[in-house]
Amino acid sequence: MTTTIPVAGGAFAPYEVVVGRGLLKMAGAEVAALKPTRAFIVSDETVAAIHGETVRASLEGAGLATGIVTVPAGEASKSFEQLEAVLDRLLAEGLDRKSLVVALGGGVVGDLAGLAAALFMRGIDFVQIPTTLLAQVDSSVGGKTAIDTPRGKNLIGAFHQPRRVLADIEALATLPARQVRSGWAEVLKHGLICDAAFFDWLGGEGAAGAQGDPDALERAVIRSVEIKAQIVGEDEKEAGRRALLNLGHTFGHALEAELAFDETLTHGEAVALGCAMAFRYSARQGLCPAVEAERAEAGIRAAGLPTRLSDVAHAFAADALIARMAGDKKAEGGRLTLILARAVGDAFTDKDVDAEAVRAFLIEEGAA
Ligand SMILES: NC(=O)c1ccc[n+]([C@@H]2O[C@H](COP(=O)([O-])OP(=O)(O)OC[C@H]3O[C@@H](n4cnc5c(N)ncnc54)[C@H](O)[C@@H]3O)[C@@H](O)[C@H]2O)c1
Ligand SMILES: O=C(O)C(=O)C[C@@H](O)[C@H](O)[C@H](O)COP(=O)(O)O
Ligand SMILES: [Zn+2]
Repeated sequence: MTTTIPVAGGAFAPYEVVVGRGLLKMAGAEVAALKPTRAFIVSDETVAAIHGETVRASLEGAGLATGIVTVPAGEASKSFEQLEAVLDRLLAEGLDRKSLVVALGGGVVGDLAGLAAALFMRGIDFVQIPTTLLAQVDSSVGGKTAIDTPRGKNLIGAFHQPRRVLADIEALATLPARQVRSGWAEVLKHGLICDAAFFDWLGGEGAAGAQGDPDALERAVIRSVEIKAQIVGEDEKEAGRRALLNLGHTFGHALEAELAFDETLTHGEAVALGCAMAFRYSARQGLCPAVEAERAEAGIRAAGLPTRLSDVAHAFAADALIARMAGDKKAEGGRLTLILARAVGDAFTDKDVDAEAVRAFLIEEGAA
């Protein structure tokens, strides 16, 4: 059985996210229905070794000319160097404007392949086949594509919506436990933003999902995609409400950049810690009851995710973090923007954050 969630808003061509089991084997029929001249897979070396042949065979079985280009697994592949390598391969393979890119992998592959598709001949179609929990619940939906630079996270990119998203729950069976928890962070984030009952379910009946239980995972993917689809449908380019999806990211991206995007923190772990910090900062500023910040932190920590700077083996400097936050894409005219909360399930955007208050908060949190 599959669940189909529409992503539609009028600002872009509508598409559907299909969630179910066995979808990798059905990729050929799904992609062939879009009638591309070719369907070229972009993946990473780890995912290609596990799932590449299933998808390639399915595409070929549906009569599609195909091929595959891989990048090394990991955040470092969201780079100009790998973007150029992928684009060069697409050119060398002779893809045309009616060819289609199949992004097979986690958020790194989806962001990189999506940006390559946005740039190739000024934009060709792409289909997302997310193989991490994080990519299924978040990065494959909504059309944000990007690479990092040493100056910051996702600073070079484009909005380019996929034509279809195929989220195969069975693909998650091979995902390492750390990566399941990392994706769970973005799931928790969706509850923290706008669905307190979902957040409580994730910490109760649904908690087995954080340990990889496929039924709980499927429900978590479906609810997350419903929430994200509704928000991006209203606000594709983050003019307003979409910024809520950035809860935990202003802190989280600053931490990732300070760590040079190494493996000390995954993106999901940085977001988990960033969400806990956003709630504590909200409580400190009198915007949210302390008990709600504790509720948020307890739910995150129960899933085995970090909630405190002291959970990370690195000495962060408050000024360096503030400088990173000032370079965040939400900052306007030098003013910091933060996504804050009134309670679990009730996030809001504050576009006029006092940098001195954040600095004092970071020092209280343990930054130097
Ligand atoms: N575009 C968006 O809206 C959006 C949203 C959230 C996150 N992101 C981005 O997504 C990236 C993080 O994505 P991620 O957490 O998926 O990391 P990832 O893509 O690096 O994947 C994590 C690891 O899991 C491996 N892997 C993937 N699927 C597997 C499978 N089925 N079995 C075994 N191993 C598998 C990968 O090879 C990699 O080593 C970050 O760069 C983040 O900025 C983008
Ligand atoms: O889709 C969105 O919008 C998000 O903010 C989702 C985030 O989880 C994701 O990490 C996104 O890539 C962050 O976007 P950015 O604009 O802060 O780079
Ligand atoms: Zn994120």
